[in-house]
Amino acid sequence: MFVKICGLKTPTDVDAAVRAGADAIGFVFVPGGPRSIDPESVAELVSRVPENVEMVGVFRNQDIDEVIRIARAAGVQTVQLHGDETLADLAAVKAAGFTVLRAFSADAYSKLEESERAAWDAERILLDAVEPGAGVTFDPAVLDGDFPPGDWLLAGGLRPANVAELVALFKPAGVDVSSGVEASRGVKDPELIRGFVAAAKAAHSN
Ligand SMILES: O=C(O)c1ccccc1N[C@@H]1O[C@H](COP(=O)(O)O)[C@@H](O)[C@H]1O
Repeated sequence: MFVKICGLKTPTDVDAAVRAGADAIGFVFVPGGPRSIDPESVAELVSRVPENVEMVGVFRNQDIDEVIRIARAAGVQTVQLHGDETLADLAAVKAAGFTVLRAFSADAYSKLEESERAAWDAERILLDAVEPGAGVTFDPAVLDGDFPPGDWLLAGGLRPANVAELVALFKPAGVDVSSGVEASRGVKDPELIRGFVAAAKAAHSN
């Protein structure tokens, strides 16, 4: 089970996620939120992250040239597009040398037109609730069993106590969490991070 811990802001957060065995860590470059961070601060955290841990920058409906500038300045390998970004945006981010993680609300994913769906399905997909980072799960009925074909990630309201149950239900290849490992909104709790990674790694999706 691939595990991403998102919304990290401090050296303590990064150390906790790495020590817990996270496969990826996320930094929110969407301005104005409780987890927002600037690229310069992330660049200072890079030396704490082993090479085998993927660093992901999270963006939502931002100018794509600015996305690429921020991702470069921060030193992340992967760009998570968490809004209404287009296939042209995808092409620009990939041409700049970044891996892409494409996040959709489950509802938006279920309503994609066939040709667009086929194009996005070739990418790594993350399915989330409608409001990202709100700690809310989504109703599996929205998808009607129609999950992405590849190694997709599940997000939205995951916590140490429910991740095993939700992995068994949705059968994703990986999970992504933010709110569920926080002591208060925007403040990570190392013990919850440890518990989440352990529970996710022990969960079975088949
Ligand atoms: O976490 C945020 O603040 C955020 C802001 C804007 C876009 C995405 C954001 N986070 C993503 O939301 C889910 C986690 O949600 P939850 O809090 O665990 O329910 C995850 O994909 C984050 O990358």
